[in-house]
Amino acid sequence: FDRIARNGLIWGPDHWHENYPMAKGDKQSPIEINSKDVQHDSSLGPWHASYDPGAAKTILNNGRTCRVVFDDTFDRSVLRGGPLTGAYRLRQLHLHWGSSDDHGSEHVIDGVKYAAELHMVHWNPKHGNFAGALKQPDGVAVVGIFLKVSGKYSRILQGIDNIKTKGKEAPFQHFDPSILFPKSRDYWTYHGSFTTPPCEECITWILLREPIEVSPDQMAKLRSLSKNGENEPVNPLVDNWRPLQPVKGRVVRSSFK
Ligand SMILES: N/C(=N\S(N)(=O)=O)N1CCCC1
Ligand SMILES: [Zn+2]
Repeated sequence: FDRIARNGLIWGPDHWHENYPMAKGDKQSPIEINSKDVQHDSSLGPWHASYDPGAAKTILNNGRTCRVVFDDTFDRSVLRGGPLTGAYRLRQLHLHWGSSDDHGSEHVIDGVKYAAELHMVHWNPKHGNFAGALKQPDGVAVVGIFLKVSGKYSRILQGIDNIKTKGKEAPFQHFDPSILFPKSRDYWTYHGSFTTPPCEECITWILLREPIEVSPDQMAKLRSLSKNGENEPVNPLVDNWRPLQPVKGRVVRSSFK
């Protein structure tokens, strides 16, 4: 993240707590997952996503990430099962990535940093609306998918070409985000926070063990996005990941042995 004041992100991540006290809480994200400390929980069932491709609306460069938003005015695209109780509505997905393939993910697995990490943000409608869900420990569920770079092509996000600069938005319809899921449904889960201010501790994280593969040109497209608007100098949108946060005694559970 930028060292200068930008879009309300005052200074770097180490300063966020000065304006957003939750950023120094005991349940912050991301964290490193160390397999030796993970506890397999046989009661963790499979998670299920039933997404309606018609719910996809637009793709946007907000200067901090590339985001696809979905219609979440009713239970149209939902995630259920796994560690969750009830159906959580898909609201948006976005990514975090690095300036080179050897880093970029927010969560780190046994010391491994992936080139990027995709987040699918869902919220619990029992709390009325998204703003209300942010105030609840079971308010939000984020599925995290790691991206590794390989020759193999996977269409992660067509349409990135139309949102080169901050503020650019383009239609993004008839898109079923479940095409992004890897084969295996294995996951880790723990309780944490948003990785951007105000860093509310309302998230049940569901991190998929198997990364998906993207091609070098897909990564180049992501790295060609600019943090700045179209009439400003190009400022490459890269390294929009938050550094690791203390685990503070939390236990990460796995659905697999
Ligand atoms: N930080 C966030 N998601 S994340 N990186 O924690 O999944 N968000 C901020 C507003 C909505 C999503
Ligand atoms: Zn994110």
